[in-house]
Amino acid sequence: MKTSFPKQDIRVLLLEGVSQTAVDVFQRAGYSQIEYHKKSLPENELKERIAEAHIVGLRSRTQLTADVLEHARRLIAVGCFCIGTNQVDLGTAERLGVPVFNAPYSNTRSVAELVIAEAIMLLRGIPQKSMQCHRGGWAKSANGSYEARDKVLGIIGYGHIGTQVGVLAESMGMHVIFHDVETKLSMGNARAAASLQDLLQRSDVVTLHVPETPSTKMMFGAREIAAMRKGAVLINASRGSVVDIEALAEALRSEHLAGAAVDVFPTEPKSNDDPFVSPLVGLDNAILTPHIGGSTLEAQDNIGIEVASKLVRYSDNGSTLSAVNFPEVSLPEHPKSRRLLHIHKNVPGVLSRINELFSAGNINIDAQFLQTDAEVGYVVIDVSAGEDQADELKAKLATIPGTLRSRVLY
Ligand SMILES: NC(=O)c1ccc[n+]([C@@H]2O[C@H](COP(=O)([O-])OP(=O)(O)OC[C@H]3O[C@@H](n4cnc5c(N)ncnc54)[C@H](O)[C@@H]3O)[C@@H](O)[C@H]2O)c1
Ligand SMILES: O=C(O)CC[C@@H](O)C(=O)O
Repeated sequence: MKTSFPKQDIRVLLLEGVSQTAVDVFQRAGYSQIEYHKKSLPENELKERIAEAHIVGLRSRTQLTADVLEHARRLIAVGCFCIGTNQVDLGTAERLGVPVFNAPYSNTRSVAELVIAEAIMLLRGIPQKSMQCHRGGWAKSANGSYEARDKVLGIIGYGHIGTQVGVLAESMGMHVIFHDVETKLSMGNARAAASLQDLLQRSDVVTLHVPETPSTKMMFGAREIAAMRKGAVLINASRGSVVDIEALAEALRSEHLAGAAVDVFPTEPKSNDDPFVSPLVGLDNAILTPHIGGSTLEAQDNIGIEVASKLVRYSDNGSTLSAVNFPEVSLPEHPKSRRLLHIHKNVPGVLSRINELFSAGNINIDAQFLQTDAEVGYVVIDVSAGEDQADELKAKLATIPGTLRSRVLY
């Protein structure tokens, strides 16, 4: 069958060692051109490889900037095999007609479990005690060691991860308070704090679970750290840009904070072969982990299946359900029709031009699906047409002013 992109020609570029389960999903769906890289690529190589790719899969290291996306002339979709999508210029991707998908839930439990473990470790002063043992010391003492029971946990960002942390913490007898910019339903006995300041003043453990956005960049600086109780501990497994790392280092050195656990950093090594540099290195009261909050085999395998399935569904069927930057449509299969896709700038008159084109050609529309957002309109048209006719229609659709992409799906 004549389609814009026959499956055997669709090139899938998978970066950063995404789980083998993703490769399996593509292969089972009939995609054979899969280029797999265990690491992220240097920018020049990325631009070269992305120029050939129709589908790209990445994790948090690969930066899909506007400049990189300009090189991606064949790109039809991007998959972030993680929760965060801040590494992709989502606006540019949308304006190029490229939907971006992620896995909003699959690693949330893994992060929550790590945070709970770290809260206990920090409350007991284990990082310092462990370091002393490594150096041949023996600090057998209860000083500075506390149970988690009856302590206050303050959660900043009460979303998928924050709520799970709260539920697990309550099962250990902690009192949970949270701060969010949205009104949130409390889980269990958790209560919204009156303000961020209120949360900071009341919490023994503060944990950050906000996304990277303009409003969260450096939201946790010297002022917020100073507002925390003396001897409290801080956990950041959200994004490195959220915390002023120099201010945190200072608070750990002065012991205003008893400890911190940090999984994400303002600058992270591009690969496991690159050195890790941070003002927190060498501080005994800091647990430092290499951005592995969501890195469990269970989470990565589930993410591989979830994101690859969304990419296959878009590529095979046109559905954009749960895309993070694109009008969402969930489409039924109409195997007896030809399916055409049209992605356009959301300006007046495009839909009527599309419909004129079909009525002028006396083509019966079996079904039509339209969704728009401020930037882009996405129309899916199922028609009773022959192969060549569909091809012709696609060419005509491409000439409508404002068109970003047009495609015969099947
Ligand atoms: N360390 C890791 O490996 C790892 C793994 C998964 C996710 N993450 C990070 O964790 C973040 C949170 O994940 P999630 O699944 O809970 O996301 P989510 O979208 O479900 O929750 C985020 C919450 O933060 C709130 N928020 C946004 N801006 C805020 C602000 N300025 N102040 C207070 N609250 C604010 C939102 O309203 C939302 O409730 C992700 O965006 C990602 O960056 C890290
Ligand atoms: O796997 C990664 O690289 C990122 C993990 C995490 O930060 C996420 O956003 O899901």
